Amino acid sequence: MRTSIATVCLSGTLEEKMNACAAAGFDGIEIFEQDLLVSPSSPEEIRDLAAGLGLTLDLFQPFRDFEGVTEDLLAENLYRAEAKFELMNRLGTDTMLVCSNVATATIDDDVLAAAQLRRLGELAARYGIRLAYEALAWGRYVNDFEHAQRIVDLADHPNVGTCLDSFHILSRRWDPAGIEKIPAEKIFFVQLADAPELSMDVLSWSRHYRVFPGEGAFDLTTFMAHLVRSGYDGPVSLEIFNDVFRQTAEERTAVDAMRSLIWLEERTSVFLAEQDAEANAYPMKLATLPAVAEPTGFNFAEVKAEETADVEELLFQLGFRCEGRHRSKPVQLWSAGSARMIINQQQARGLMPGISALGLDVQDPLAAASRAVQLKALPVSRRSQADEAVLQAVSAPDSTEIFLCESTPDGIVAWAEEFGAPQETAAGSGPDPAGLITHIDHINLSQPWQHFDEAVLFYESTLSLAPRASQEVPSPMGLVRSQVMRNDDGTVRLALNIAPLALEQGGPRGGSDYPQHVAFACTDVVALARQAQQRGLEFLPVPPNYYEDLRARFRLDGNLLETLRSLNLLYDRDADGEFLHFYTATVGNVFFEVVERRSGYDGYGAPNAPVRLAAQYARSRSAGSVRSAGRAGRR
Ligand SMILES: O=C(O)c1ccc(O)c(O)c1
Ligand SMILES: [Mg+2]
Repeated sequence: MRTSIATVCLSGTLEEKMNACAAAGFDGIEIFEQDLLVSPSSPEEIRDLAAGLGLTLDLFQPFRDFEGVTEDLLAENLYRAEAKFELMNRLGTDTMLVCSNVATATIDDDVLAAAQLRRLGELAARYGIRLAYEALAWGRYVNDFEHAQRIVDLADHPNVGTCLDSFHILSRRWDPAGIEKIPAEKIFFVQLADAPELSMDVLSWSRHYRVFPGEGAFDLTTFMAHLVRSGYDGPVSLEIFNDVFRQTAEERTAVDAMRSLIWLEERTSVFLAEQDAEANAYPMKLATLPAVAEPTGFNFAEVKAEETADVEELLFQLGFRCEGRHRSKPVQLWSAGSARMIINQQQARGLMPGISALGLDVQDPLAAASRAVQLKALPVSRRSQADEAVLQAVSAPDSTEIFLCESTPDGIVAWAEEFGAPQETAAGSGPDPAGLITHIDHINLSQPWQHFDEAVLFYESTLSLAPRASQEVPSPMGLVRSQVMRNDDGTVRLALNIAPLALEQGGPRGGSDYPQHVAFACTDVVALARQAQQRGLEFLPVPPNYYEDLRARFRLDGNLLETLRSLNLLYDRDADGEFLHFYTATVGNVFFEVVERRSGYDGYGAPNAPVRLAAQYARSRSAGSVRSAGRAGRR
């Protein structure tokens, strides 16, 4: 599959955009006219730059409001077009996108529109240029790709063909199956865009909210399958108008874009192999990736910090014990049940405690890492001694390191042998007296708002975690969007939260400075909370108003309510079961949660999230802002 991307997707100058597209591995680009117009480079220089970067210039666009007009206006439009054809000859681009008329069309007549396009085709032919006619979803008379195709058929000129854009087709809910009926040689160009489900006028939706395939709600796999079956074998190009991508670093956006296409290509290939007997016979050849099963559990989570005493103390109070220090590095292993926590002081100068890595159990670490790297994840290199386990790891978009570990059904992990014997630490080393904690239930990672879609795509495409319906949680610092990514049986659950900006309010900075947490599952949260209380754990305080509301909502009996209140426990219930949980105070940028799931409760206590966020906010303000502490700590 030939990959391409429109320059309008990215921030920066035309030259910067082209460099980013080449670095991300695209075969070609669509030149958006505006980008050339404002560039100091001549068309010849852009042509040479593209050649030097190994990029083909697949399309020049857009040419607007051409057809369905009066004779006078047609003459104007042909004049305008000819100037662009000359420009395209200088650029060395042979395909021009012609959008269906949205503004100046006055005549609703397919025969006339076709005749006018034919005249444009005759003119284009003299310059060796092909016209790809695209039905914009908001075109005045032509807004349906099959309608555009009828006009192309009527125009009946070898230089007049069609441009298919998944946004215009799927946003209007036109059936993409019709693509299979278009002769392949008449499909001159294909653009792909995804979009979230929003109800708004289609033009605003298109100009501001398009996202890369896999980041929205459109079924692009089926769309692609129809395209492949049509026999089309030209460029498959991303055309994403998105307010955020236009202002974020272009190299990074280009990688996100490439990842989305590689993943779509794979899914299409798998889909066609399942559906069609002769899937390999289509002209378009689709690459695949190493298939990997979804991860089967958390192997560990890691907190990195210069000063680790606070984290050690929290873990001790929760019943973890220190299993020892690494034999060659300033790293400790703490465990409770099969929950393993690494405390890492390597390269941690000036760092507040924060989640820096997590390990996932996978069937085949090498295959999983290879898949992730083919999806443009950056491999992580950690120095290790010759006799130490070589761990596969990649960096997630928020720079959390994701380790791909050999599954350990027996609970024995090879790398743990590199740690010495259990020993006394500053906090002590008492074992969890009742063995209440069983495993890591979920990990909550905050994401910079501008990279949220990228993160969701990353975890889904590289690790086969599936997104659940997202939620919005009100907090004093803003509305926090929360997106759970998980495996099927719930043994791996990542909650991605958008970190509010919060600068104006003196809260923590967005991104990785925003508190993140690890939640541990336990068999008896009340007993564990009592033990932790005796060991001096600082709980996140829960306001009395919350318990008033609990009583009203759930008719909880007085004893239970009193127990919850005295231990700062939170409670939720759904059709399946009950959920009891508590949070520790935050140290640096990390805190812990302990949860007890009773009889099949599968959520995360969503109604309690605003209570937690408000309590953390209040605490960070009264304890002197986390922000200033964070700043000082980072220097
Ligand atoms: O929003 C637009 O005007 C516009 C322009 C060119 C395209 O290819 C497109 O899909 C939309
Ligand atoms: Mg388009």
